[in-house]
Amino acid sequence: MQPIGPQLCNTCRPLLGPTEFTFMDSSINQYLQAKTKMEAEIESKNIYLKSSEKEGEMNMMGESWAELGSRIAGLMLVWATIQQFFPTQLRVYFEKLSVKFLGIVYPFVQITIHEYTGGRRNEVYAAIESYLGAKSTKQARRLKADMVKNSKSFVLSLDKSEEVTDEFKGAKVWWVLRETARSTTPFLPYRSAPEERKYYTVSFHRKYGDIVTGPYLSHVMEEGKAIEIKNRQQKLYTNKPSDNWGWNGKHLWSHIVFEHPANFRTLAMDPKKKQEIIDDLIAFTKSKEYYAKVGKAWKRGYLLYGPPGTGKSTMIAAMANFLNYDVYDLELTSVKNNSDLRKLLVDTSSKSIIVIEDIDCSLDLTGKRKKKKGKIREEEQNDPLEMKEEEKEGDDGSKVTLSGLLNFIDGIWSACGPERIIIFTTNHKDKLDPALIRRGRMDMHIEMSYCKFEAFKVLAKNYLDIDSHPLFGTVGSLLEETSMSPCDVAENLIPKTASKDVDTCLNNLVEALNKAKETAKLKNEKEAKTKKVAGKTARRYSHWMKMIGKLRRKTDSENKSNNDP
Ligand SMILES: Nc1ncnc2c1ncn2[C@@H]1O[C@H](COP(=O)(O)OP(=O)(O)OP(=O)(O)O)[C@@H](O)[C@H]1O
Ligand SMILES: [Mg+2]
Repeated sequence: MQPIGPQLCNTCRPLLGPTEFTFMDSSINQYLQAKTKMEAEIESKNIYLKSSEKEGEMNMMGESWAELGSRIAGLMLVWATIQQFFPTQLRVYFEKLSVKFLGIVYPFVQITIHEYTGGRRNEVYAAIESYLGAKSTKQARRLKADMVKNSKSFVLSLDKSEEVTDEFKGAKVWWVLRETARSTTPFLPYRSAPEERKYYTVSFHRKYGDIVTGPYLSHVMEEGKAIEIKNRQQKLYTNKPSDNWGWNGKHLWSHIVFEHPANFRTLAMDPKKKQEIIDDLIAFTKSKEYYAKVGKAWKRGYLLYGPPGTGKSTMIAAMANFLNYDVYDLELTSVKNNSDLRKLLVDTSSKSIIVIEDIDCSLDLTGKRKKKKGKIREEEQNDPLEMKEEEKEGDDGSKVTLSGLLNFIDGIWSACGPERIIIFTTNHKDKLDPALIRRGRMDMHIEMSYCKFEAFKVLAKNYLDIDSHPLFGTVGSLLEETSMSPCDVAENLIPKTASKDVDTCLNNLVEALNKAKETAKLKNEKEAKTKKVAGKTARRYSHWMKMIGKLRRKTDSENKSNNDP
């Protein structure tokens, strides 16, 4: 026999639902009117059904609906009488009794999952959406289609009020996507918050409660998340200035679709180092249990350092594409204080990379802690009171401080979401406070260096589609003798004509390398000369200082002997 619960929901709810609610708050007279109206509606439904093709079958259904309707209406009458004439205690008793009774005649349970909870998009809702999207293609008649990654395919999801049935270990469930009406209050300057809008309901027989709330929902989450990862569009977020977070302070980040083409195959660097990084990333993504076991937050920090144009930003994009993670590009200069920094952190999702580019330029975080005015004395640098002053400055609305940033990376708040990577980039590693880049905060320090022969081969393959060439030897030895960033090498390799003349491109590169070598030689000679002159001046200075000292001592002793009696 088909369970009548959810069928009752979908077929009869439009008839019974509103009438029932109106009745709850009204008098018996209103009830009688409502009952008459409802019976009329049920009757009209019967009339409609009678005229359908399967007349006999529908007649039976119509009768059973009418019967059910009149039974419920009877119950409502009793309920209204109780509400009107019985004292509160008795009413509570009857309320309990009616719930019990409803449990017998309507043994279905319903769980609601809202799209937004506590101001954030509910991850459970998102997983259910993906899961049902895959399930609904065969069952539902109305689906929504969204474009995903590279615009190659569509992701389908359930449309409003469509129902999808699912079965798990013998338990049958009914999913429906519902939507509450938006607020139309004319007095409010804003419309209703988005968290009040969409929600899924899942209905099932009470006897399957353990299966559905346990293994079934876990199964839905797992499957949904897997589909989500497969289909998801990576996003590139950037933080809005603190003053621009919206009336409810909930819109901290703005985003666009992340479509950077970088990947590890096209990244030019030492292949061994590259493999090490790839292995490290894979190990990180598979270490959920390990991190839980050792009691560490599931996060990892990478410090990318090296001269300009050596591929630090490109590496971040390659990592994001490799892991299929979102990127949060954090602009520290537009964060007002440490408290706002924490809010931004809490608002990032899991499976994401939080990036702070050029950390040495972002804030006054370089080297040791500094005072605003004048030079700080050595003993003041480690003074805990000094640090407290600085902390105070960060929280009362002035600015982000070093300790605020340290807490952001490795404090209690850093564990507020799983599977996150934090990356800093800098051109000057030596300028950074050691506390900022110690292991545990920045677990892996990756040097992005000038282009060497192995990296050049990758670029030659990328830009000219060649694995070898007679000029490779010359290029290789020139790269050993001079320093050129992969960015500059790549620029020389880009064909300047449509014919893609490989020889011309490589000759351009050889010429540029020779020029760079010559410039570096001249620069070195100039530096050596300056050093030599400086050394000579220093020696002369010390010689004259010695002479002056001698002269002073001699004059002092002569004066002393002249003054002796
Ligand atoms: N290692 C590399 N492999 C492939 N391409 C590279 C590499 N390094 C640089 N490039 C190319 O040079 C351009 C600039 O590189 P990128 O922005 O990654 O350098 P960066 O190290 O972040 O520089 P900066 O320190 O100035 O921010 C990129 O568009 C990329 O095409
Ligand atoms: Mg960069």
